[in-house]
Amino acid sequence: KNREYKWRVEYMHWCPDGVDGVVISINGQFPGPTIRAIVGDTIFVHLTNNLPTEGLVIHWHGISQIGTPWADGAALISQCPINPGETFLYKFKVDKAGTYFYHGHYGMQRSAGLYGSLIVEDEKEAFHYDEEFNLLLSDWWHKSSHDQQIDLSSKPFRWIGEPHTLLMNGRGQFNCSLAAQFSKLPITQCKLRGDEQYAPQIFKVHPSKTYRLRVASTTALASLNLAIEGHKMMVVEADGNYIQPFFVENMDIYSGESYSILFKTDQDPSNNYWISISVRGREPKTPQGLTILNYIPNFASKIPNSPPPLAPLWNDYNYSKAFSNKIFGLMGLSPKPPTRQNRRILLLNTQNRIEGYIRWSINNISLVFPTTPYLGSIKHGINNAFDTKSPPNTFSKNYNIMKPPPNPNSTYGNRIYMLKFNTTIDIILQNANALGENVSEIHPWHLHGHNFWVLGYGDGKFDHKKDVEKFNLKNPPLRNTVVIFPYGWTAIRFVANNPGVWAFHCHIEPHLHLGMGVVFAEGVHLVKNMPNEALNCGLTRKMFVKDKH
Ligand SMILES: O=C1O[C@H]([C@@H](O)CO)C(O)=C1O
Repeated sequence: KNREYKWRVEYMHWCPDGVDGVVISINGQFPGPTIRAIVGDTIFVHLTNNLPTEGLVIHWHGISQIGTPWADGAALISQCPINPGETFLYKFKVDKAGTYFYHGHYGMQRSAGLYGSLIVEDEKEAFHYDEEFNLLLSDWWHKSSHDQQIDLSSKPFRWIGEPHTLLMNGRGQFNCSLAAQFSKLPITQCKLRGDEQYAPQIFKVHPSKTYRLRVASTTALASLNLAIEGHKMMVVEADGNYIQPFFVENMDIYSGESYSILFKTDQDPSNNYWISISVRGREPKTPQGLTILNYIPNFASKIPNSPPPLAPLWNDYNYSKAFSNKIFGLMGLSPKPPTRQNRRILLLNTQNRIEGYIRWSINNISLVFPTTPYLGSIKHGINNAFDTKSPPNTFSKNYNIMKPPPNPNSTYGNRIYMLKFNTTIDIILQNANALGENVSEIHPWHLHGHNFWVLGYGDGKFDHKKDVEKFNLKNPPLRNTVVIFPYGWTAIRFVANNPGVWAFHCHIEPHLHLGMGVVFAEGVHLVKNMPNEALNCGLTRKMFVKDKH
């Protein structure tokens, strides 16, 4: 079935957390409209850019874009930014059921609120539930994304700091708390009618039923822990892939990830319960995000009897690792990885300075985008659009990941990894110490155009012998986003079988902005019928203009 949408994107006054602000809206909505489709459908989004002075793209996070790499919506990788006043058609197939989302992928437009949910239903779901809810998580600052962007690119560097508010489906509370009565802090109890833009979305449930909660995180920065007070969660889906179901009291979710969980409304039905999100991996200077699981027929305004769930300690990384290590592919439903790789690429993640500017680098290169999108320039054989030298396949064996970079300077670069079509690629993401002593952060890495198998995680420096032997080739989960823990490594495997050019990057938006990503190209000669509208900038634009005469 074809599903057709006309979207108008513009800035709009909005009040996501009780403080007046400005968001990027779609058709007057924040977050943008939810797309619901059935597996196999084709989506048509006619996207009109009504931002007065900026380009625009939208990335369909988790959709493989097989045969439509120009619709991936990664600015200057897969397409030219859509100019103000212009309309671009995103046409793509949703070929795998799952919980997805979409978001801006140019500058810091995701931080500005350009996002929404994309849900692909299966003809017949593999698990049973009575009803479902959707929960899109994000974080919010009282500083415009433009100011944030300038801060990051300034000397001296100005870091955004922790979010003011965590949002659930675009709603949070900054000046008041739903749980003030349980708080030691001097914060007032929210007095809400329910129709405020920042009033929480209440999740209404019937007792003794099974619910599916679809949850995705499009935070710009925050790693989160989600809990439903008193209710065990069974995790069944990760990034649109079946996983071996497992039970948890609460779960971590990093930017770029999505999950489905099943829970039973098996608690005392005369009470309501908290649904909470809390910051992990960074000092939690942001209050918990809260909403209410409302057992019908209780009033939605009935505050739960107990304080909101206590989050695990923000820096208890073993807790987070234990959660990640519980995720396995579902035997029979989740495909298995090829047993051998053809190429292994090691990517060292460091924070560096370039001419005094703070940047993130991968194997000592800090990514900057060319003015002509890679997809168009490679497809059309334009050889001066970017630096065609291969980026490094690895980093120095002697590199001490436990110390700040000995040579803190790196360079800007726009080189990309050319992958031989249909080969199996292993990537080892190696985390390291940042510029400050004893600082190493969590980074969720997201791959466009593919799912990958997560073969393993480890602490310290990756060991080519010992660690490879421990790879899980039996039932690794398929995903499109995976985290690296402080001072640790993560190994993934994917098959380079999707003709196109694909970003692989830290999903923390300021980190991508500061260069924390790489780009892969594979089988570009096989790309057919690329629309000219995707290439109407840089050197490809000149080419089309010349062709016309
Ligand atoms: O990229 C980052 O910069 C700051 C800090 O490292 C420098 O101020 C921070 O916490 C990041 O994640």
